[in-house]
Amino acid sequence: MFVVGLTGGIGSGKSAVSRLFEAFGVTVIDADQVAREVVEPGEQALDNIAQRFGSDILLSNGSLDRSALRKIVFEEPRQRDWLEDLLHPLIRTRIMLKLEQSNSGYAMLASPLLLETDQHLLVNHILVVDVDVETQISRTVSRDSTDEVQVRAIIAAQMPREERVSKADDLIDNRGNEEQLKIVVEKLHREFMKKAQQDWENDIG
Ligand SMILES: CC(C)(COP(=O)(O)OP(=O)(O)OC[C@H]1O[C@@H](n2cnc3c(N)ncnc32)[C@H](O)[C@@H]1O)[C@@H](O)C(=O)NCCC(=O)NCCS
Ligand SMILES: Nc1ncnc2c1ncn2[C@@H]1O[C@H](COP(=O)(O)OP(=O)(O)OP(=O)(O)O)[C@@H](O)[C@H]1O
Repeated sequence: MFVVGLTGGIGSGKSAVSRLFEAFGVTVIDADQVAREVVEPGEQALDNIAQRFGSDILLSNGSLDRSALRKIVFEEPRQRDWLEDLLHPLIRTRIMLKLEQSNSGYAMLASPLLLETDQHLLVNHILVVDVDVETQISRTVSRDSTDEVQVRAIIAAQMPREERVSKADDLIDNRGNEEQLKIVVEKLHREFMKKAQQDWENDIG
């Protein structure tokens, strides 16, 4: 299976790009979504989190208070390390299962931490979606209930933009509008279909 890894910093447009690839029938596995699944009520990891941070970290319906945990982990790197040590192996295992089940021409793994973790070892090709930091901040603040200080803390916890861009096999500049994005994605989809086909032909000899 040919797998494209899609990454970019917070608010760069991974979800917007993913939706466009999905519209072409590509199976997209979203690491943020998987990260939510591994802490659903009934999962061992949620109990571990409640033991460490106290039951105040749960909402009245028993689910994780994500904005409370977000505040803690982006203010205290030690707590973020603990959370990542708990969740990243679970996230990786679940991603691998989903990749095995995927049956589109090629699959895509969309992850903010593709290059920061060993998730990049699961992909054949790296696609980076990129905007300047000011655009990351303004788009994230208008999307989420968060403020600039917190978004800057999250950006600081991620790979610097230049380093991420230097690792890209393909780069999407998402400073334009969504119509422009659609045109770029359509072209990339055609290229990825070709690469997946070549990959398959090489495999069968
Ligand atoms: C801290 C949590 C509870 C905040 O949840 P919330 O619903 O507010 O945000 P969400 O999960 O949708 O993430 C939003 C964005 O934050 C950034 N982000 C999330 N976790 C991290 C991290 N560990 N390091 C750097 N950036 C991160 C990413 O850009 C992500 O797209 C959550 O992000 C989490 O559990 N993070 C640890 C797991 C993880 O590393 N997930 C990233 C995918 S592997
Ligand atoms: N080209 C664009 N023009 C205008 N707004 C955009 C564009 N691309 C994305 N957006 C908007 O910017 C915000 C951030 O985009 P998106 O949610 O796709 O980012 P992301 O990389 O998935 O973020 P995160 O890392 O937090 O998951 C969203 O509200 C989205 O609708």
